[in-house]
Amino acid sequence: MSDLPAATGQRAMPDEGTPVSVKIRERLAAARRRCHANDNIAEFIEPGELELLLDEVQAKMQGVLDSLVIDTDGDHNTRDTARRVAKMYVNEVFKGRYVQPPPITEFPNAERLNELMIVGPLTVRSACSHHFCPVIGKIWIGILPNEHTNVIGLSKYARLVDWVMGRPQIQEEAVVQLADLIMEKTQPDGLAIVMEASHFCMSWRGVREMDGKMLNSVMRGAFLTDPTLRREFLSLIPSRN
Ligand SMILES: Nc1nc2c(ncn2[C@@H]2O[C@H](COP(=O)(O)OP(=O)(O)OP(=O)(O)O)[C@@H](O)[C@H]2O)c(=O)[nH]1
Repeated sequence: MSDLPAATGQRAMPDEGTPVSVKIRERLAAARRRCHANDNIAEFIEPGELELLLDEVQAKMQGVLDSLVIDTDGDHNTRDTARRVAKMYVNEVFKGRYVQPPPITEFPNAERLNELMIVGPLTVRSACSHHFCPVIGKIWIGILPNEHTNVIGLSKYARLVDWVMGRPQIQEEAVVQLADLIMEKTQPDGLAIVMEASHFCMSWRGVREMDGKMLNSVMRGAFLTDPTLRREFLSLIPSRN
């Protein structure tokens, strides 16, 4: 029997057989857009393609397991590992690369609030771009609104953190991405972010230092120019221990 689609009238698509990742890369290149590990590429993924991407990652992951000389046919524990890992990357831990930003409900600042507001600690779950090891920590966000600042729901800060951190990141760039996003959404007079995290690439492997954490911050607007405001924010963050 012929393998060709005969009576159905189907014609082979010109890009049939092209891996979906290649198609997505071509769109990104045509739009001159980056696809670094910590970039969101959702607008270049067409409906249904995420499932195909998952299949593609599964096949490549199976190759990794084969090269690690793991008998995934004989070993009941690793039989479905390639699929599990693909799902974990695409649908869970790196989801922030592949999905649109969370919808953010914005309210006008009717009461013209202009006092410092702090949200935190919010949980950070990410992974480092270098080894794809977990990065687990906390984040505090300080906002100095003005009369034009949009008020966004408290839970939305956690959703934005989740979206940005759900990508392979380095901590220095992650806080800047988050700051840019919150500035864009709320247009405050000032924004301060402090992040503290444990990097498993430093504890589970490598130097195997269990207690070392990374602490960093980004200050924008009034937090940069007003040391009193900056001190107030830092003093209001509860003891990190
Ligand atoms: N600046 C910065 N470095 C990070 C972050 N996460 C992980 N790293 C570091 O990135 C570095 C990667 O360095 P490489 O020398 O290429 O990797 P490696 O040979 O596996 O290094 P070791 O981890 O020292 O074994 C390591 O020193 C990590 O500790 C981060 O968020 N920011």
